[in-house]
Amino acid sequence: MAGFAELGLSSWLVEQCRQLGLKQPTPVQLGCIPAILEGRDCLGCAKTGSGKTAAFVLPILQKLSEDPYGIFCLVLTPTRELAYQIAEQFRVLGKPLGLKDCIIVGGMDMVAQALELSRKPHVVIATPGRLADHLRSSSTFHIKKIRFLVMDEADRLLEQGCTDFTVDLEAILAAVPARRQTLLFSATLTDTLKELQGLATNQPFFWEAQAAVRTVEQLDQRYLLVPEKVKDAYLVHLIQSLQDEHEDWSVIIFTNTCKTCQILCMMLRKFNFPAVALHSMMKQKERFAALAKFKSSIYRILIATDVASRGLDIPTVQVVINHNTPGLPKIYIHRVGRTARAGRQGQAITLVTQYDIHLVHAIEEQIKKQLEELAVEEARVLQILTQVNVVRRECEIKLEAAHFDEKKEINKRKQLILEGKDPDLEAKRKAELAKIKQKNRRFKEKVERTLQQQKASRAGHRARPPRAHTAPAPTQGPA
Ligand SMILES: Nc1ncnc2c1ncn2[C@@H]1O[C@H](COP(=O)(O)OP(=O)(O)OP(=O)(O)O)[C@@H](O)[C@H]1O
Repeated sequence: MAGFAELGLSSWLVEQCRQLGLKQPTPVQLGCIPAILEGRDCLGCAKTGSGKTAAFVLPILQKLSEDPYGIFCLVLTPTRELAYQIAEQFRVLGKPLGLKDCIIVGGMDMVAQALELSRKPHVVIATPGRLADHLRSSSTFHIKKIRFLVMDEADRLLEQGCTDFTVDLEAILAAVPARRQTLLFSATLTDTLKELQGLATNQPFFWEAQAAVRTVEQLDQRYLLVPEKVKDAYLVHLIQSLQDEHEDWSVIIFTNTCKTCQILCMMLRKFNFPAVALHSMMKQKERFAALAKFKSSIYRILIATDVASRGLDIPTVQVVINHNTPGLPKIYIHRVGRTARAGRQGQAITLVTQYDIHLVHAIEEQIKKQLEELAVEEARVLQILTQVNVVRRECEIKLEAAHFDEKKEINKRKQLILEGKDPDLEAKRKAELAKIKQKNRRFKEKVERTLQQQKASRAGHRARPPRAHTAPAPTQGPA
């Protein structure tokens, strides 16, 4: 197998890789690095934890060393934490160059950022919103001469999720030169391939890992069918078992809202578990501190929203628990990809209620693998059920007293005003949109259910899960 030197990388970069313990290039690095060095645009799609970051960092550093100037490269990424992680890779691998990098993300001091930008760093790593703000408000820097534009988690940057980057991306794309090399990477590029191809037009090179299954082989993927009301008791039981059975353990729990994230964190702490939360309602400094403490194993449990589902590389994570079943298969792929990285083993456990079974089917169809049921000692869950529910309720009351919902609302309104929008008008528009979306979703679910029922009755058996499940009914314990 070719080493880093055979890919056309200079000896100093090969030495940097060696020092970092990167002995052999991974397949995505083997595939993409030569094409990038040739000057081609690149779309790289490879599984989570497969080394996509170094696949673009290494060739960019090589080109930078041949013709250094600032601002040479702009990297866009959807989350602030990821921006810091990518900057770290540039810094470590580019140390012999005396690389100057600059991180431009929301939640940090804008004046200090503007100053840094005016000093012409070689590489700018940014989230789109804050960079677009700088472009609109500052004349002390420009990005019209950049040589490389990288979009990491490119599909997320283009899709219109809860954070919509479209307007900011337009502003950024209008400010970068047409003559540039564009590098687009993600573990899930295919949905947005058409739009992405529109961005990468310079002899584009598309690299996709050939694999039967879209998640990594070393990942043990389980599901646990539980009634909604006993979910938290199962969660506490799972964490307790992890703590009892493993000395060195570390887990990320994904939730669907900031509020659930906060409540679960409070709840697990009441049970004396070393838990820390990460969500967008936290101040940026708190977010960084939480992540740092989790990375250094001061806390063994990170409870996070999808703000942590993409890109974060924390090798110690052994288990990912989905407290809610992700509504989209690609969110599942990224969430579970926080474990079993770079050839390590890992486990993903998804808590599934009876209303989410169709989501599990959609996930299985996409990843091309069936999740297996996790065996749990249900008697032990029953023992803690009442206590868990009481503690959860206490935490909810405490959070309500802290006006969590109102704070969230105020934050949202502030953000809208900053964006020059009318919060009331936006709320009305959003409500209408949500109504339409809900109607469409219900219709889609109904069609899917009918199709599944028809399929099942044709096959002569009930729809999955076929195995008898003995999860306690909600009435078995005080809710
Ligand atoms: N050639 C290599 N050999 C061994 N380890 C590597 C190699 N290249 C990268 N790694 C390591 O693999 C881990 C995962 O890499 P990286 O974060 O780039 O994954 P990714 O493909 O971007 O994942 P995701 O899709 O989750 O963002 C990192 O810890 C990185 O240092």
